[in-house]
Amino acid sequence: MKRLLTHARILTMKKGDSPVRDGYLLMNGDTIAQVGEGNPPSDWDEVTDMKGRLILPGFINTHGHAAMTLLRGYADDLPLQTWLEDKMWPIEGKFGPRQVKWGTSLAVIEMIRGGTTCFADMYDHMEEVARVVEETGIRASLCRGVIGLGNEAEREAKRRESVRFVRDWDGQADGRISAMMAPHAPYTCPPAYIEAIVADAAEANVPIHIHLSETRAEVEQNVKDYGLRPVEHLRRLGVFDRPALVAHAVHVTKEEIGILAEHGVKVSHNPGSNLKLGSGIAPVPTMLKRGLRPSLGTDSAASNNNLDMLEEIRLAALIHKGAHMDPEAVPAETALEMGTLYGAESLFWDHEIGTLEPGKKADLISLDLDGAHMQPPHDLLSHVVYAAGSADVQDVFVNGRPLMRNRELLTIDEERVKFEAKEAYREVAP
Ligand SMILES: CSC[C@H]1O[C@@H](n2cnc3c(O)ncnc32)[C@H](O)[C@@H]1O
Ligand SMILES: [Zn+2]
Repeated sequence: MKRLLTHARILTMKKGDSPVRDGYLLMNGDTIAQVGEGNPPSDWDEVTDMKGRLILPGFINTHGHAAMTLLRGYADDLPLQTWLEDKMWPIEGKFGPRQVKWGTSLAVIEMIRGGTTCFADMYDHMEEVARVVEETGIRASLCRGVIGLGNEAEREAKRRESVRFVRDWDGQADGRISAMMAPHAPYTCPPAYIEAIVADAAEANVPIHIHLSETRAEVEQNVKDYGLRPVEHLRRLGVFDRPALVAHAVHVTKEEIGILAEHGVKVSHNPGSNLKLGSGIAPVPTMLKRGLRPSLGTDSAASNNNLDMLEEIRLAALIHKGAHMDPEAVPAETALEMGTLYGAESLFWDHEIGTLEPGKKADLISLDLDGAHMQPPHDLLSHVVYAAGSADVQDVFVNGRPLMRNRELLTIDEERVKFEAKEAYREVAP
């Protein structure tokens, strides 16, 4: 099916393209066929006049735990370890497939409504997550997060489950699902366990996704337990010999950033969650100077407390300016790249998504340019980063398939999901 979008303003995010082009975009099946100015092609099956709309790549959320939408507002204003140990883990212990299915469905609604076309998810009962992704048409990089604090038998069962998940789901849903292996963190997985998971990832030829140096306390504990800071600890365990994505990297030194850069490690910067848990502010300007291209994640709705990528993009553009008293610390264009192209790179998907150019998958969104807060429309990239809100997102396409048109969701029953998610929470509520 050929879908043509005409009379649009287009931000391709492709290096070398002018910031905004006026023209058309043609999708052929799941792929972008043309992005052009001037007269649009006449060979199409469906045409939409996009006057007053800006087309740009869909946002890519590179770290989160989707089903935790059920725990939004359940425990606020606590530091990470107390929040996890006293609040999250006890109630998550009661989660079953139903909680994951409906919590994830709720997250997918929120993400599509906010212009996210691809998300990374680390959780339990991942086949439920994969089915939601398959049915709703969104794209995702999924991993069974394993916490290795139980006994040997439990640990091994989780590891086998992760391997099985990768085998069953990597490349499924018309290629919209990719899989990773995910030891949760250095403080929840003993060294030998991490090494075993690295070996599994090598055998399955998939990347590793792990939390890293999110809090100062965690770094100090790692030094006490293993005599090493977490970056060197994971390097010695072979994690960085594989393609790897680390979430947070808040408490990393210049030398550690050097190690991450040397090994081509991808970083997911989660400014909203780091601020709310009081974890700190990641040294993103130093990472950028060192050649890293950090992407953006919301983390879960229990520590954020939403899944709004426009908000993360704006935070990324703002907080480093404030922290460094430098208005150039993270320019608007870089912040938007972090939410799009760098996201694709972080999920090892940049050959297919992240920019709008012929040959790439048609994962794109449109924003309404008509709102008072978008006037005058002279610098649209600036408006996306500093002025737009998720309610401006009008249309969402993934693999050329419309998931939302004019804010109407097409692949998911929002009222049913809201009802079932409340029920699913009620079943586990204290
Ligand atoms: C079993 S994998 C998912 C596991 O991760 C927990 N989690 C959620 N947010 C964070 C965070 O910011 N740092 C570390 N761990 C986090 C979640 O509660 C699940 O137990
Ligand atoms: Zn996390």
